[in-house]
Amino acid sequence: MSQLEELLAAWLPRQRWFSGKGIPIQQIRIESRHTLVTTGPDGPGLDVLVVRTGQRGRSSRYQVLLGSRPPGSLPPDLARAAIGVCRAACGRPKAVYDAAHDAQLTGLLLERFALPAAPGLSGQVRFRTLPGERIRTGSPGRMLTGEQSNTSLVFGQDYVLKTFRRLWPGPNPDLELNMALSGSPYAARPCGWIEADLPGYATPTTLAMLQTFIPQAADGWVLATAGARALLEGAGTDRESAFAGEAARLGRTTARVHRSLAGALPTDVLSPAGAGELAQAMVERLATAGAEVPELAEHAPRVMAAYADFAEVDEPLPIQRIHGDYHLGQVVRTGEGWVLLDFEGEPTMPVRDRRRLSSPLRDVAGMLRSFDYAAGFLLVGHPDDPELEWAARAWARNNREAFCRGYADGGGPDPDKHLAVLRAFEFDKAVYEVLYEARNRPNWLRVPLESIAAAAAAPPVPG
Ligand SMILES: Nc1ncnc2c1ncn2[C@@H]1O[C@H](COP(=O)(O)OP(=O)(O)O)[C@@H](O)[C@H]1O
Ligand SMILES: O=P(O)(O)O[C@H]1O[C@H](CO)[C@@H](O[C@H]2O[C@H](CO)[C@@H](O)[C@H](O)[C@H]2O)[C@H](O)[C@H]1O
Repeated sequence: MSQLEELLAAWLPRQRWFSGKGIPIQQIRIESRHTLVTTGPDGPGLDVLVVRTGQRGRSSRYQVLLGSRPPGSLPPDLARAAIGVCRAACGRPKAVYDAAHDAQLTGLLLERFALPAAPGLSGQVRFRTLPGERIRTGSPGRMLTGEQSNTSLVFGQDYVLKTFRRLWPGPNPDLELNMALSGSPYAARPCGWIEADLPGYATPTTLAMLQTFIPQAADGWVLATAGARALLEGAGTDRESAFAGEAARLGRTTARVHRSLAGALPTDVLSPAGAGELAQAMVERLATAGAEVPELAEHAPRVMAAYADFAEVDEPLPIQRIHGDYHLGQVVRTGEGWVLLDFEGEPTMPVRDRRRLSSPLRDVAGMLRSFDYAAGFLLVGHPDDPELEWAARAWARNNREAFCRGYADGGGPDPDKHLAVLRAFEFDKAVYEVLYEARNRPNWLRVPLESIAAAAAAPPVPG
């Protein structure tokens, strides 16, 4: 193991976007390293590394934007981004750090889009822009600090560069689906991307996507939880319906996006064998989550029964490309309406699975879970307050109903007519969330667990 690999092995598990938390890194290897920016011997430099880790037989790839400066010259605002001092593998000793925090380097990164064939860039990493796109440079890239699975850099009011942290060989679905939606008022316009040839793969792998910045965009999760909080604090008169108009509008927008995706990309109908396989995959996901979170065990029989009902549904289920990880944090409200972001799918799932055609009702289920989440999240600090709990659950129910109504009005399959499908998808999403929370935000674990308990206690949907 090189010294730089040792430093990375200690640093990676502390990153929000590292998906293998809690499991020791047994192997680590820098699979490729390419220089993106150099500014002279004493200035900062930026290399893109593809780092391969091995944890209990599970191999993952991560993208690290490695900044380097002479030792002792790291400005104080970059101290929190430090990875360490590399003496051997870096030629001269260098302080190495996460370059996403370095506005000087990220600004130069944007310039690479304007000069895609700039000297010094290896042919194995390419900056691509869409035909006719003229990139406006000159702004530094400010890193977004939210709870992200990736790292996004905002350039003034112009662009967002989303750098994908966990890499899967091949095109990233976020880029693929945003390209398919190009021109839609419900998605941010893609302007370019960075791609690399990974050793052993013929198809280029997407490292980052450049999109137009959506100004004055209010985060859906923030808006919804503000509505729910106002309800819990007793503000307003029509408290239970707070946000319901927005939920209905979001439902309509979601249906329109699904229709655009179905128009631009392949579609199909799920065969009975396909439904059986899907149900089996859900059973396996439940087993994996149950092995890590024992509290799931008591609900497993009811959840399995819902999966069995799903496998036996005899109506033809249209399938297509979908968002795949749809929740309130993936939508923003502008003056004109809702815009959908982050079409990457569930970040821990292999890209090959995320690119499979799926029922758009999976996205509906994701958003319905999110309304439960908003209510459940606000109850976290208030245990044993039945009145509050009733009000929060009523808020979620109203918004769920409004979203479904809007979705059907917008031309999507009517969720009320597919209750068994929806129930299975909601359980599957909640099981995913249990694992996600156990690994990333243990304080939130009770939110999906309580939803599973409540849904498992509800009577089965009529067949
Ligand atoms: N094009 C954009 N314009 C404005 N804000 C954006 C844009 N893209 C992303 N964001 C902001 O960045 C956040 C994270 O982006 P997202 O694509 O969901 O990343 P991740 O996959 O890391 O969660 C979004 O919730 C939104 O607040
Ligand atoms: O990082 P991503 O946005 O791609 O998605 C991951 O993180 C989400 C949390 O940041 C997680 O979403 C879960 O929490 C949300 C509230 O923070 C809630 O709205 C969602 O309904 C709930 O699933 C998402 O599951 C995960 O993939």
